[in-house]
Amino acid sequence: MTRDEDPTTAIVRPTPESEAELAFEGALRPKNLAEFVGQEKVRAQLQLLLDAARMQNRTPDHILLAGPPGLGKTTLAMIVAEESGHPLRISSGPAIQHAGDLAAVLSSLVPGEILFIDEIHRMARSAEEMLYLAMEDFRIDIMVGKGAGATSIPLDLAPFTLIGATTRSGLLPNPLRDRFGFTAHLEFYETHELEEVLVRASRLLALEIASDATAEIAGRSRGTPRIANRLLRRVRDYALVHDTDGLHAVHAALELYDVDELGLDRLDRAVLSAILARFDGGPVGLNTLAVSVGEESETIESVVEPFLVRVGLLTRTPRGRVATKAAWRHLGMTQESPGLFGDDL
Ligand SMILES: Nc1ncnc2c1ncn2[C@@H]1O[C@H](COP(=O)(O)OP(=O)(O)OP(=O)(O)O)[C@@H](O)[C@H]1O
Repeated sequence: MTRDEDPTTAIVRPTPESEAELAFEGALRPKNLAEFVGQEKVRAQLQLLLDAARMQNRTPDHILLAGPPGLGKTTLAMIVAEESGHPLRISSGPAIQHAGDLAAVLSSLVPGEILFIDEIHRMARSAEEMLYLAMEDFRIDIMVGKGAGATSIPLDLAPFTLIGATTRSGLLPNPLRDRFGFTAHLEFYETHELEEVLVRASRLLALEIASDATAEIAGRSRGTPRIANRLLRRVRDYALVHDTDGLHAVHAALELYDVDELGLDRLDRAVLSAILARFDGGPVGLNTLAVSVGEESETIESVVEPFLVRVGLLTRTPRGRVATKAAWRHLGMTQESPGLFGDDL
């Protein structure tokens, strides 16, 4: 089963699926650093970087935002643009498949513009190389012609700030990583921070929601604001359709969408279940695991694993992924009866 075929996974997974979801996300995005909940250290670091640039009347240093999806990378890029008073240009690694694609974007930037490249680790290698010079000297060399007659024409760029976002900073080549003046590693949010996100979202959506219900949603949101907001929306739908509210609506809605008490969804459980039932708890290699649950390795590595590791259900070892004792307990399986839920996959 792939992510696209699974409507319930699509709902709680952090990829925007529809116009409505995007509009919903946009409406809830914090507009400045003061509204941005949690990530205190990163906020303070960004504030300093912005203040220093303002005082010296120059563009802020290039910024790399690393971390799992839905933790606020795009939001932070928008905030940096807002707070520095410069326009924001949004692009993404997969859209930059040739150096020419990047040259077109870079050469049209206005002075001070913030260029946000999401999934920067997926940019073409030739574009990456062009970016080195652009980041360092605000200059690119454009190749004209081919073979022996090829010449390179230097082109000066307007000073800009690059904000790169990546779920896999390990895939970035060192020369690129080194050219960012500041790298922020976004961490999963604590439950009380997600409660704050939800209280803010309820206020913006004019929803009345009891604090025990907010706490329950927060505890099941995989440490991720985007998921918290989406679950809030599902609970609101449930409460509306079934004319109910409070904790009852939360429990019923989350059960309907297969979100368990730790916040794991069907894909998380499928991955764990595969490791336990098919590989006796591991170790198992990433690719083998991905094939056995019918998912992309990249999704397993950048979306599923970080949270399973964080809640202590999975460890990564040099020999592969290993489920912890807590994972056996969470899925109600024992090593003596590994096949018990094997057919659930
Ligand atoms: N710190 C925060 N405080 C309040 N809301 C937040 C915070 N971080 C994220 N959000 C909410 O979560 C949603 C997702 O955030 P965002 O799109 O910035 O994540 P992302 O890290 O860029 O994800 P992806 O890597 O998938 O693009 C936003 O709509 C925003 O409303």
